[in-house]
Amino acid sequence: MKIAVIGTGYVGLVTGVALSEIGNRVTCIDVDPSKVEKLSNGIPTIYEPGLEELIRKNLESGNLSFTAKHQEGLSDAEVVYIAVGTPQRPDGAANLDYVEQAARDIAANITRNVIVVIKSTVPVGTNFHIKDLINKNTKNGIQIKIASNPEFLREGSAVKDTFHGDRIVIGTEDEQTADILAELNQPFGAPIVTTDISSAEMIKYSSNAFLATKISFINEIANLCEAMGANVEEVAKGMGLDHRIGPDFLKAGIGYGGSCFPKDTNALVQLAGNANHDFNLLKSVIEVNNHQQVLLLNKIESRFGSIQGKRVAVLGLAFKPNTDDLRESPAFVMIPKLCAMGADVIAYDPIAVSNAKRQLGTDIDYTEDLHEALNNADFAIIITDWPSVKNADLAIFNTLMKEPVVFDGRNCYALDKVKQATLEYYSIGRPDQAPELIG
Ligand SMILES: NC(=O)C1=CN([C@@H]2O[C@H](COP(=O)(O)OP(=O)(O)OC[C@H]3O[C@@H](n4cnc5c(N)ncnc54)[C@H](O)[C@@H]3O)[C@@H](O)[C@H]2O)C=CC1
Ligand SMILES: O=C(O)[C@H]1O[C@H](OP(=O)(O)OP(=O)(O)OC[C@H]2O[C@@H](n3ccc(=O)[nH]c3=O)[C@H](O)[C@@H]2O)[C@H](O)[C@@H](O)[C@@H]1O
Repeated sequence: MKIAVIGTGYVGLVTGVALSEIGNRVTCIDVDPSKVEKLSNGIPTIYEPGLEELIRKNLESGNLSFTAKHQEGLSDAEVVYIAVGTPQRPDGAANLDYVEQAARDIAANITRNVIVVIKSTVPVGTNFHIKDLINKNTKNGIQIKIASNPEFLREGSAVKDTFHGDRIVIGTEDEQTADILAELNQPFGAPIVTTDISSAEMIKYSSNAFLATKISFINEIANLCEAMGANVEEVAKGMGLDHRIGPDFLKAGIGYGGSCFPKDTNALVQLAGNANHDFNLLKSVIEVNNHQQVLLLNKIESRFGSIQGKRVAVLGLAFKPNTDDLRESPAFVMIPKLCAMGADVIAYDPIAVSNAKRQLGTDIDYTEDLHEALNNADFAIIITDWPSVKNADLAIFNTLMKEPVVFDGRNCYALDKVKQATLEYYSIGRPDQAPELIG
């Protein structure tokens, strides 16, 4: 099929590349000409394992192209995907400005009755609104069909998730559109759930809200474990073996970040409020997460009192490993607070440093070298469980730092290893290895 994808961010780029890989002719459109130029030359604009090879392969075969001109991609498309951002407004609601602009771009440039598929995460009712917006603005009486096809990929494993997903959700108003999209998606091999449009929109928010709930739940249990002398890792293992609970998303830590859980949980609370429903459970999930992100600061304050002038190695800037995405990363909550407390911060990340410099400025030091970060530091804080940090020889904390004091927001190390390495170690929901406990 001839497909146009509007937006080449994490979702649009991976979607467009994957649709070209399964044999469609795909034009990816982005308003940012610098992204288009890079992508047209086979250079990925995001860090995503496996993506570069697929971009290059499909550019070469002619199945994939990139453009900054909407008309080029839209004039002969049969199916058009909208995959632009839906960031959070100050009141928590989803900002639909980009989706509405994409709708106007579609209306101005299509030349036939296309199917418009909304992949962006949008509040219930948005698909109908966008359909009306397009149909009111098309030329020559063209009328589109609309479909909701929410995306469930995770950053850092986006390609794998696309080709080995758990399900594909397709919400439509009619069977014929559902059949066309089911056939288009069939090569991805995942079970296809066809449903009405509002339910499809709701499945996306409910899935993210549920996963965020699991994380906040285990973080609350972790905090209880600390108070009661239990170990949250053992508790999560024991819980997760029950197939009704499952082992995933039970990793306690510094709280969830990223471009979606924070904004989508807030958007669902707003959406519920609009329907006069007070979503208390989800409000608590958000509150627990906000608290979790600064929990380590309390531990740091009780250990040191003042940290004025202390050299702090912040290990990890990305909101999770294998991505250079910094959106809503706990690092961005912690670093300004550490600076306000007078600490001298050096931040380590293997791939996100240049992105971080643009956002955090140059008041702190940055490095892509773990050893340089630890060198002469008074204490270290682990924010992201990068393999380089997780698999590090624990001796480096002793050999490089002034004192081997580590606050671990990701529970990276087994407690017996920590003991062997004689670290002063504070983690989440586990019996801390304070000095008196160290052999
Ligand atoms: N990032 C993720 O892992 C996931 C994101 N989502 C959802 O997918 C949507 C997109 O998210 P991301 O890919 O992260 O966004 P992003 O912000 O990385 O990318 C959006 C892209 O759209 C482009 N754009 C904006 N308006 C445009 C227009 N009118 N025409 C052409 N290009 C335009 C921007 O220049 C940008 O490159 C959001 O609704 C998000 O909630 C869903 C699942 C996973
Ligand atoms: O809508 C979206 O954007 C996407 O949001 C998440 O994907 P993503 O944000 O890429 O990353 P996750 O792997 O889900 O992690 C999110 C955050 O939760 C944290 N997390 C995750 C799992 C866990 O057990 N504990 C935990 O603290 C991670 O460190 C990270 O900060 C969902 O997993 C995807 O299904 C969804 O498509």
